[in-house]
Amino acid sequence: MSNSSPSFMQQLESRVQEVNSLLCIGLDPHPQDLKTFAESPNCSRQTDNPAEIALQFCQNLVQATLPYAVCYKPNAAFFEALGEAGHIALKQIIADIQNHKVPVLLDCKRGDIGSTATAYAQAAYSELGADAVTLSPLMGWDSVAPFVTDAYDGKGAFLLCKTSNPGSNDFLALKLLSVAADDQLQEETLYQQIARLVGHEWNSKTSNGNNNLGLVVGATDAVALANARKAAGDKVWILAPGVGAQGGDLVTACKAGLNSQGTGLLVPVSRGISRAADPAKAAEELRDAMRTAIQECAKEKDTAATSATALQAYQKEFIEFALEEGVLKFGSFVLKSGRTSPYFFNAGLFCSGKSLHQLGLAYASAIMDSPEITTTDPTTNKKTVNFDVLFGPAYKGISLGAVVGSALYAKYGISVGFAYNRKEAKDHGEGGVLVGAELKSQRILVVDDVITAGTAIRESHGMLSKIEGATMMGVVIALDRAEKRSLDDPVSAVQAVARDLKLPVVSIVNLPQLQTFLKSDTANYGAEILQSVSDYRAQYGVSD
Ligand SMILES: O=c1ccn([C@@H]2O[C@H](COP(=O)(O)O)[C@@H](O)[C@H]2O)c(=O)[nH]1
Repeated sequence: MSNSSPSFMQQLESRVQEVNSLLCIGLDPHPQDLKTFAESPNCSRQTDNPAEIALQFCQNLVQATLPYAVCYKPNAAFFEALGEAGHIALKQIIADIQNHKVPVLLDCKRGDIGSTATAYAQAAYSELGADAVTLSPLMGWDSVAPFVTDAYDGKGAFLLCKTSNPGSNDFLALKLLSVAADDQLQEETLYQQIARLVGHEWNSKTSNGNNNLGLVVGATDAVALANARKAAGDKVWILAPGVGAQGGDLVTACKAGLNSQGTGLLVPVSRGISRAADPAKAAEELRDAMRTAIQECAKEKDTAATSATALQAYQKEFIEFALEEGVLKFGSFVLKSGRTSPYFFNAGLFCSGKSLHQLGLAYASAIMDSPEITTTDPTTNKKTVNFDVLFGPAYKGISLGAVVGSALYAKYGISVGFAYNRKEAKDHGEGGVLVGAELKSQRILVVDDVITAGTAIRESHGMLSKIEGATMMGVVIALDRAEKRSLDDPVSAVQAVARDLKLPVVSIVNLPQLQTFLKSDTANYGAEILQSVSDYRAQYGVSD
């Protein structure tokens, strides 16, 4: 493929726009289907040759489903089983489909050492003319690379991640230990590791760093689909087989596997269409169900976004008193990152009895408002907190932990322990670096003001994980700036901590809520401040 030709993934994107569908039609000429087809009036060829019948079976399906298909997925097995004539039929159907300017994904699930993989790639791309293939990644990068090198610039490869069959749990769902960013051991399934590796490492090694790798995750396991999407990120295309004959639910699969833009998912259906009384109608219905699922996802996202930016009374009060105390300022501030920010937050200026009291109450409200760190009894509606001890990392966290603990008791009657660390170990008395409540076998919530690089929180996590039976339950902070760490790294410091430590990070307010506050009171704060905060968020803010 020349540099100017669109890659397979780009062709998918254009075709999704063109037909407003996510449907991939599987072309699987099962022997029993060929027998029925040969005897039906739909088969016009007078032949006993199963390969010729298979070709016409597929051609008829293509003809009937073209307006709904993003791409076609012939499975090599059914053609290979028909010998040399099957090979010719497969090559023919691939060319026929491409004549309609629709891409072809050959389902051949190859996986071998590099030199053999090179021959497989040649067979799939040069000999058969496929635009993309399915592969097993279990022999590693060198078994995948020959399919996505510059020699095959733009060809796509979908790697088996969590397949649709029940046996996929035998290996792909096994839990493995790996080392996370904070050097802690983390547990992850094999399929999540495949998804993460493809999304965050392998894709950038494909021809022109073009994102030429996708994943195969069965529509039969919505949890795995959602986990794989989360691990791989938004850019990776997921092929989700299993709708129809294998029992996967289309709408559930779409909701679990779509990316945040409502795309990135390809749903292949083979028998569910080929065995339908009217394949064209079946394809149209599937396409329509996908459109509905996409719309529902967008609506759910909007509702979530609206409630995420809506302001609770305690949040509005918090912003107001932070402004009164000079903790929050609007203007032009050059941050450590070099960015010029239209606002600045300095929690060190909460330095009066009154403001510390109010600050404690705001943290306590944020904690009680968070379903991630509280539990509500469904019968009494009474809330309890999911931690026993507040831990404030030195230095700022020490005073914060104290005022939050006191406010939780004063406002909600909830008394939890309080502990903190010293930066310098004491060499007299009880010694050590930890002070305050017992942490052994306790559930701990870490309190801090903001997360900039996340170092203090990661250090706390490291420290607490060495204490027998101690479990860190989450983090609560005052302000989440919700901005990308860098333009190449589209997650915020808070999202990175939550992702790496697999913990909820709750904030009293975040950047989108600050924007909501300004929108609600332009009379007081002026349209200019709102504009500069909105521009800053548009440039540096994280998407979610
Ligand atoms: O995990 C996987 C990977 C591939 N397949 C293939 O997809 C089709 C599914 O056919 P249906 O008739 O729609 O069930 C078939 O070619 C499989 O080999 C899969 O099902 N699951």
